[in-house]
Amino acid sequence: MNVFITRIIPESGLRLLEDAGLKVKQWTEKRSMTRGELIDACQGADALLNAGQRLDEQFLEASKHLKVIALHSVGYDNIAIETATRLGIPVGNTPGVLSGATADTAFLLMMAAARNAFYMNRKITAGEWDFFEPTANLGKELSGCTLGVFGLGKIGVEMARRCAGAFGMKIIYHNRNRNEEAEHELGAKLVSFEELLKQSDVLTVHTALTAETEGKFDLEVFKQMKPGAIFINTARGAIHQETDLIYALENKLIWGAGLDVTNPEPMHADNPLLFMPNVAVLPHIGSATEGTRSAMARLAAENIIAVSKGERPPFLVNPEVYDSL
Ligand SMILES: NC(=O)c1ccc[n+]([C@@H]2O[C@H](COP(=O)([O-])OP(=O)(O)OC[C@H]3O[C@@H](n4cnc5c(N)ncnc54)[C@H](O)[C@@H]3O)[C@@H](O)[C@H]2O)c1
Ligand SMILES: O=C(O)[C@H](O)CO
Repeated sequence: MNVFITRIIPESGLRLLEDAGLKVKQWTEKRSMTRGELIDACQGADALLNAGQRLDEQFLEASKHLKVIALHSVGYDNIAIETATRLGIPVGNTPGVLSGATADTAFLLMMAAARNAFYMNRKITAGEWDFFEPTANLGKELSGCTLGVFGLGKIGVEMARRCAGAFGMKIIYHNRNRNEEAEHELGAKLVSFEELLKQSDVLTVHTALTAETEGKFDLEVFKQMKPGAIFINTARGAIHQETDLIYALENKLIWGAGLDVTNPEPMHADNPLLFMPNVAVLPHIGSATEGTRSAMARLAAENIIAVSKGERPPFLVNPEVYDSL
C-alpha cells in the first residue's frame, strides 16, 4: 500500500509503516496544502495519514479510492465524516493517548488565568516590573472551588482528577450520559447545563465539536455564569463565540479565560484576548509533548497497517462502513 502523509510526523509512526512494508510519501513544506494539491497527492495513494488538513466533501469525492484515512488526532471535526462513511472509507483516530497531556494543558491554562500569569510575564518583558505593591497583580485561589466539566469523557476525567487532587476542587459535570466511574472515583455530580453554569468557579470544555456544541458558549450562556468564573476551552474554538467571550470578559460577566483553541486558528496577533490580564491563550498545543505525539503517530500508523492486512482499524470512528460487508 502507498501512504500519503500531510505533515512531518514523529519517527515512531513512520517506522511502523515502513516496517510493515508500506511505501510512504510525506508533505514536508511548512504550509498547509491546497485542496487541489491534496487531491493530486492522494491520486497514487491507498491510505492517507492526515494531520492538520481539512478533508471536505469535495476532497473525499475526488479521493474515494482511498482504502483508509487515519487522522493524527482524536477530534474528527476536520473531516466530512458522513461523506467518508457514504463512500465506504474507514476513518481512524487516536483516542486515549493524548488525554493526560491535553488535561495538563487545561490545568496550565486554568492556573495561568487565575494568576494572570501570561500577562505578568508580558509586563516583565515590557520593562514594567518596577516596585512591589501589596494591592497589585492579585489573582484567584482555586482551593476548594467548584470545577464544572462540560463533557466528562476521557480528557474531562483527567482534568477533573488533576483539579480534585491538587486543589480539592468539588467536581460537577454535564454530559450526554452519566459517568458512574467518575462519580465513584471523584465524587463528581451530574447536573443540568444551567446548574453547571450557575455553580462553576472554573468551567472547562471537553466535548467534541458537533452541530450540538458549535457556538454553545454564547453571550446568553456567559451571562448565566458566575462573575468570578474562569472559562477554559481546550476542545475546539468553535464551541465558544469569540466576540461574545470578549464582551463577557470586558464587561466582567465572567472573570477570566484560558484557551488552547480559537476560531479561526491561527488566532490573529492583534486579537484583544491576547492583551487581557486574566486571559491565557495557547496555539493549540494540548497534545504537544514528545511522548504523546509519538503515541498518536503510532496509533495512526496502526490504523493504516490494519487495513493493509485486510483488518478493521483498531481505532475506528465510523464502524458503519463495515455494516454492509
Ligand atoms: N487542544 C487539543 O490539542 C486537543 C487534544 C485532544 C482532544 N481535543 C478535543 O477534545 C475533545 C474531547 O476528547 P476526548 O478524548 O475527551 O473525547 P471523549 O469522547 O472521551 O469525551 C467527550 C465527552 O463529551 C460528551 N459530549 C459530547 N457531546 C456532548 C453534548 N452536546 N453535551 C454534553 N456532553 C457531550 C461525550 O458524551 C463524552 O463523554 C475532542 O473531540 C477534541 O476536539 C483537543
Ligand atoms: O483532536 C486532537 O487530537 C487535537 O486537537 C490535535 O492534537
